[in-house]
Amino acid sequence: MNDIYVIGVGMTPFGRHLDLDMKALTRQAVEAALADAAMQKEQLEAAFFGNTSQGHMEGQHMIRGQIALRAMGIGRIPVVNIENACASGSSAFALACSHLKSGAGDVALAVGTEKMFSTDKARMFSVFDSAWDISRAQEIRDSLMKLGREVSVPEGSTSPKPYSVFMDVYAAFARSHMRTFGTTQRQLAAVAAKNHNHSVHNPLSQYRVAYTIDEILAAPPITYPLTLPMCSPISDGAAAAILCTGKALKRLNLDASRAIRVLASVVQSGSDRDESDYRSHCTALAATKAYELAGVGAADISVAEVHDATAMGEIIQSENLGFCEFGMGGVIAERGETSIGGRIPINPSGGLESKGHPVGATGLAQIHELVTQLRGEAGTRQVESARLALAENGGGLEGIEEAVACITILGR
Ligand SMILES: CC(=O)CC(=O)SCCNC(=O)CCNC(=O)[C@H](O)C(C)(C)COP(=O)(O)OP(=O)(O)OC[C@H]1O[C@@H](n2cnc3c(N)ncnc32)[C@H](O)[C@@H]1OP(=O)(O)O
Repeated sequence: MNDIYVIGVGMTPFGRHLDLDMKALTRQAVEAALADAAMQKEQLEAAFFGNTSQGHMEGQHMIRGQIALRAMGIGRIPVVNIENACASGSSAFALACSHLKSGAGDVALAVGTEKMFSTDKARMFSVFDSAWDISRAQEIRDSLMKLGREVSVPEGSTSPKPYSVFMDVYAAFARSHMRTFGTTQRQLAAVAAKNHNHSVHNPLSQYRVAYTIDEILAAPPITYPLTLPMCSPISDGAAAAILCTGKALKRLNLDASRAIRVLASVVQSGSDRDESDYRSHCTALAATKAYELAGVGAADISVAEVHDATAMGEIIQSENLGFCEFGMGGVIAERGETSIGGRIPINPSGGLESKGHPVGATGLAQIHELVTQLRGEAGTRQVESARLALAENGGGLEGIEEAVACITILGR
């Protein structure tokens, strides 16, 4: 992987963009990435487009990438559409890397765009219902609910309003973790407070409101033990990255001092496993592979963007990534080790919980943040001396773990 670079990144602010369609959001992110790379759109040689829900929300089932890119004058290049649930953006990034590695071209665009917000909430939340094998829905639900057994759910700790089915999934993961390792609701709140406090410094974040741990605990309940600011919101947005080979860096006279090297890009599916076999979690296996490819270990990582679809997601994944022992994910957040300035800063962007989660764009927004950090251009949220960065982005659900695990390691 040593000869692949990210030369430009761009993203829209994440949030509710009822006034902007897919084409407009895509254009904003791609134009920002082109400007960042000091490149022209005519220099793009291939594009990989991540999106999940437009078929459901806008009736545009097919060729979404070609339609969005052609509207901004990008055509006559290979364009491939990628749907890999909430990991679609990182999957687009991985395919752009493979394309360049194969020698098929020297410059590739990875872009993810998603429009999710709707005033029709039931329809909006139903988008998530097919992010697992619907023919096994009952079986999967049953095995998930068993995970949360033996933890009593306090009265009034579930919202009467509709919400995404994934919040029940993460609540079951959380209750299982509480039962097995003694993780507390306060530790979940520490993760969420940390991420919301980071987002105050990110102008592209959907929410930029600081919270104390007690304020997170006192927020409206969604499904025990999750309260509202522990959950990722519904978001619209787009994010893009331009990748190139070392050869193109020289040929196109691009600014090598701002190029960030891709050390590993891994995509892996999950499989059935025993609940207590943590080491076989698909993210843990994908991380091992990525560390091997990059020739580094967890202790070498300076900063990470981790898939906190809820605060519980960050706890599980920080353990799978080897940033702490299994069971210690909540403890390290409570100790401040995952805050900016801590031992292993996680989600300096604000994470999905605060920056937002327009699912097809999320993985590329993680890359946007890490490239900004590695260049030393993150302003008041800069992680000091950031040299190696890791992004973890998960998608869908099969059995008791994600259907897709994507790990990217970048270096300066
Ligand atoms: C493997 C994987 O992990 C794959 C995945 O990624 S799965 C995750 C996919 N994404 C999801 O499932 C989405 C989850 N989110 C939800 O279900 C809902 O957004 C929610 C339950 C968190 C909130 O829904 P809701 O109760 O209808 O809240 P909503 O009406 O949007 O907002 C209420 C208020 O809270 C605010 N708010 C919403 N989310 C917020 C957040 N994360 N942080 C701070 N404030 C938030 C809103 O701005 C709003 O404020 P105002 O009243 O001042 O306008």
